[in-house]
Amino acid sequence: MNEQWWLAPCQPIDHVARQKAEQRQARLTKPTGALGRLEQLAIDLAALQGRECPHLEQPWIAVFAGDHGVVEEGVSAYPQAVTRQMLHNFVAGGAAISVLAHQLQARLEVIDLGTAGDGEPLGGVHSYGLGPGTANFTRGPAMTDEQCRAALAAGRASAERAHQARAGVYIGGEMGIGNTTAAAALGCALLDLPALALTGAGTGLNAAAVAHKQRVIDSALLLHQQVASQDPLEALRRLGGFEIAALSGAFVSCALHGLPVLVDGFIATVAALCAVQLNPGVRPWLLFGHRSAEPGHTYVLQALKGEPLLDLGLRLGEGSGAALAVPLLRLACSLHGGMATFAEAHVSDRPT
Ligand SMILES: Cc1cc2ncn([C@H]3O[C@H](COP(=O)(O)O)[C@@H](O)[C@H]3O)c2cc1C
Ligand SMILES: O=C(O)c1cccnc1
Repeated sequence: MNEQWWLAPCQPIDHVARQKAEQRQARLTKPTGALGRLEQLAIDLAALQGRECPHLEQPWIAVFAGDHGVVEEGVSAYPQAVTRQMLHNFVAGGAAISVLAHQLQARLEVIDLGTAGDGEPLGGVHSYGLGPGTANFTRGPAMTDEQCRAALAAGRASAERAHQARAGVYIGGEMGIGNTTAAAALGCALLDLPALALTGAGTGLNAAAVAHKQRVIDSALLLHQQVASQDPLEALRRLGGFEIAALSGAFVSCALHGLPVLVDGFIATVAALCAVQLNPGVRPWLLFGHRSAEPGHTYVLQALKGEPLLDLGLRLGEGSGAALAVPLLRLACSLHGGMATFAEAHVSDRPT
């Protein structure tokens, strides 16, 4: 396998399909532009799927889990054991993303990159065993080079499974207590911002705890930023997490295979930013499901020029905000493909 597979050229967008979809939108029985952003959404999907009338039959949802050494600094409201406990919950059907996947009739796969716990394999979970979690990045790099590459490759393998199953869209979710800290640190390194910009309450820290989290992130940036700001891969290795690296790998791989991605919240969007910095050809393949309540999400979306579809005050992760946007995407496709044109319905168009 190519040493730096993430640098390969991404699939081009189908401009002919885009043009046909634009022309079709202009002929549908409604005032021009009256369906607002749903019109552009259908056109964008047409260009990504390479057909005038796109459709979204099979969403693929992958939830990547990993633990974080930085939790020993006291940066999350919940204990680390929750990461592994939630793996059971994902498989048993009790997690938010499990319910949403069931309702959407989407395939849900659960991937444990490396979590703290007794190490017993969990039924129904792909396990990579990269370690009990990343190292505490306030003291050194979060990952070794091997761990970072293995996590990227695990994401690539997931995207390839989705592509082979002919998924219409890929959603990458994450689970990892402490990962809003890792995502904030990585996002700051990638965007050259201070911790203040991207630090939030995560699972529900109070104001004093958020201030402490910000200091922890600033100290990590002081240690790593000089090296990390030169190179997105090195930033990911030093400040990211197993599940964040897997998401970045999955997003690059989706773009290499021409599979549209519906990006979730703060953590997934930082992984998407890293994927775009690794390979700018990834950007056209990204759609953004929602704006998270985590305040840093807005900065990262702005950096990617991403316009989220929903803004519901969600702060969960797991891919939940992206999954919630799937019905909207499906309805945009139904309107685009199912509405009559002015000629078909014998309705008078606006005089030119
Ligand atoms: C029960 C539970 C389920 C979750 N599902 C997603 N997260 C979310 O919260 C975590 C990040 O927040 P922080 O950085 O503050 O730890 C991640 O696991 C994320 O996926 C959860 C968190 C909890 C507690
Ligand atoms: O937006 C997210 O992805 C998020 C926010 C808070 C906690 N977990 C995830």
